[in-house]
Amino acid sequence: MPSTSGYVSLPDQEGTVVPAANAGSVTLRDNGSYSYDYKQGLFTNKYTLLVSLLASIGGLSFGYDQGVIANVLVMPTFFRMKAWETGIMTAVLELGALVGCILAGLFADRMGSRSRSIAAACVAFLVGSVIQAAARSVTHLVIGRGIGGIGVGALSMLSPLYLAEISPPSLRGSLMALEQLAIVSGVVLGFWLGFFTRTIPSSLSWRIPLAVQIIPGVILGLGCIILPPSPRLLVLEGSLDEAQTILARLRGRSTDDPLVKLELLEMQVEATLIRRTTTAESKPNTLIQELKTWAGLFGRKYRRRTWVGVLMMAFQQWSGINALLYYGPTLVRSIGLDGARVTLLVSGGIGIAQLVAVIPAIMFIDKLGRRPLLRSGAIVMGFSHFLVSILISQYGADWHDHSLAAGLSVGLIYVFTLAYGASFGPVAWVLPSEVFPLSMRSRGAALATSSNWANNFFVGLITPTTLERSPAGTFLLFAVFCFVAYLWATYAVPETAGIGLEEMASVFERGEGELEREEAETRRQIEEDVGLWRLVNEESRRGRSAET
Ligand SMILES: O[C@H]1[C@H](O)[C@@H](O)[C@H](O)[C@@H](O)[C@H]1O
Repeated sequence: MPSTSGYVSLPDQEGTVVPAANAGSVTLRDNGSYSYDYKQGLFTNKYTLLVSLLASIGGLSFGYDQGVIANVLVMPTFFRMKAWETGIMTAVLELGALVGCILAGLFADRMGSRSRSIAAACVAFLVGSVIQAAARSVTHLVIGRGIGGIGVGALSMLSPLYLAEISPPSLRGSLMALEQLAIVSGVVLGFWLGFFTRTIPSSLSWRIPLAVQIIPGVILGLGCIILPPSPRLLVLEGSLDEAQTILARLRGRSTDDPLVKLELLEMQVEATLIRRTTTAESKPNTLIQELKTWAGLFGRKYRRRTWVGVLMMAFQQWSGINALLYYGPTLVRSIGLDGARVTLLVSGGIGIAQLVAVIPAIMFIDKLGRRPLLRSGAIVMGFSHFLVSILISQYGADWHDHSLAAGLSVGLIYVFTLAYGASFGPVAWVLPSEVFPLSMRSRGAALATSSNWANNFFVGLITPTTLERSPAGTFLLFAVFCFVAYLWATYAVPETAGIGLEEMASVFERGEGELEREEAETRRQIEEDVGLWRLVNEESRRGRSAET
């Protein structure tokens, strides 16, 4: 078992690395733990990359909905709406999404296969999209966005969950960060399509961009037919042979590849552990049992993971990213710049900056780890906000005489966005779904994702007011959140890069309590029983003799 004491990141831990039979390696450490690496790059295994890209389309729908609305709302052909109606239009999607991800958490395990849940979410998304594109009144739109939001929210939880379950440990961060790539691609597509159609002199100007989202929804919905089932769920159901075939395919290896066998054995250990220890936990039948299971997320055993997930999403939102996206133009006007070009530069540009920044994150999230990204990101984000706040308080009264300071402020907003786009943006879609064990994963991920939507909603609610009262104060508020996020990432978040999903307990539980010791003991026993250690030892012997 790869063990990390406290918050030491795994990649630092030296061990004896022996080559595996086909390719890749097994690392054995002095403390008796092991890890393995398929040594595959993101592009080596085209099948897994393709499947991941397909699954991440769920994120595209999310970003698109957020990006498209900014332009649609100001189109002259669009419904004349009162301020509160505009507010409802934005909020209803977030509230729908909040409901959607909780529903997905309730039903994901019950529906048996992940692709079935994803397909159901696509149906809600498509129904909502059709209602929006065909809307004859504001009420239709609100209903459409509410129903679509349920699909968007469910997908925002299901796609990362599925990605976590099909990825090899050493590439999991990169593959899961594709979710953020999809989200921000959606933001950019939604924004710019609306920008180009806005001059069409009929309602097509807004119906077209609202209808276009049907395309990715249909692709993902139909794509569910070819999405391979999660090997982890198959193991839990007892379909070992199918799980082995699917896993081998996902890893681009044969079914008798030792690393494939090892990974499968880890899944078996987890499944056996679930069966032995928590029958009611994995399949609660009554409402009381269901509630107990959710409450279990805050019990001694899982609460550290739960807080990591929930706070990860909360800090992502309180970094202020959506305040920049939704209220970008107002914000920029408040720092003395005006005009249509500026609006574009900010709203359209922020999406593009996020898109650019996610690329290095995808490349390095597994090599550098999640924590370094979060910590460095938080510092840069915090200082950018802080400096903007100072500039506003110094020169805010008279920007026209201080155009340099105004330009600098816009530059700093971009610095913030780039730092966010390479850190809290993508990592928030990675950590929450990878930290939980299979028995709690869907509910834990649902809770964390609901924290994303709830906080998104609250930031949206308070920002117009705080901006009106004090733009400098608004930036300062977000700066404070970024600095607190730095402390949190430093002291409360363990490194999860490269660690198998079944091994997360070793990072989160310190093995102190009686219960933890007992469970570690049981786990070890099951590992022996299924032959996991025999395989590890055989591999290391074979690897060593091959080397000499
Ligand atoms: O990761 C995403 C992304 O950064 C989006 O641009 C933002 O609107 C979302 O709220 C966030 O969760």
